[in-house]
Amino acid sequence: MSGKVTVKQTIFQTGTTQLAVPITATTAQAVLTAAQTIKAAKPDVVEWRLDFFKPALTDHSLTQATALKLRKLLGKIVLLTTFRTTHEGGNQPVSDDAYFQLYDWLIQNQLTDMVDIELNHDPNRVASLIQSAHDHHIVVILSNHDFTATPAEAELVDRLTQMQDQHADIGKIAVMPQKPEDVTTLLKATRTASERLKIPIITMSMGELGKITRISGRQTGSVLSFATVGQASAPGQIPIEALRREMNTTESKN
Ligand SMILES: O=C1C[C@@](O)(C(=O)O)C[C@@H](O)[C@@H]1O
Repeated sequence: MSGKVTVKQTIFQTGTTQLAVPITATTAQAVLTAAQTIKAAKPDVVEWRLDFFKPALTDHSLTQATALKLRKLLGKIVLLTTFRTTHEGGNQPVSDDAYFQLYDWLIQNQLTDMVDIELNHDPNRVASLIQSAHDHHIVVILSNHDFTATPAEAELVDRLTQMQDQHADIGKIAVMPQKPEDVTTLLKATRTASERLKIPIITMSMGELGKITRISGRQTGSVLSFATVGQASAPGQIPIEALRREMNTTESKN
């Protein structure tokens, strides 16, 4: 049975699903405007998708000023910061060196509560980034995305296990279904991994076909679901109000 991770007042634990809303704005002003609107919808987590933010790799002082304003504005809402690489569905290219430098800088300056780091990088560099995040009391999600296919159940469980072995606080996997059976595969892997691992996990099957996996986390073992207020950051995300309705419906019928 997986453990529990607490960030501010938000608890990530199997059997509960918290809600995250991404910010996909490209400029500082638009990030803060989006954050105001998102805050009103009261998500548990706001994910700042830095790969959408144009100055992320070139203007550290603007990124820092925006992060500080964002944290202040969000108050008790957890800030998760993510730079998604283009291999895994991201929005601007980044070299491996720039990727690690950016995360290192974010962590050293304590500009976030949580970071999303991709599993598929040099394991030694990932390990030292995780160590540094932990030294700075920042919670680490290790993640993996496949925008074209859904690997077999054993492979999905194996990747989540690798995340635990690498000392992630939470493991996350997002995959694309090509047929309904792929959605079942993801759900089964979620169940198996959430029972077997010590860390909480986040899973989703993307696109229209996978929408059910964004609603069923409480029952199947995924601790966070990404919803929209405005623009989506991945296919299949559901508007937060609709997602809340669906999750409550599912819960009250059980
Ligand atoms: O990893 C994830 C999950 C996600 O890809 C989704 O499918 O909801 C959305 C991303 O913003 C986030 O970083």
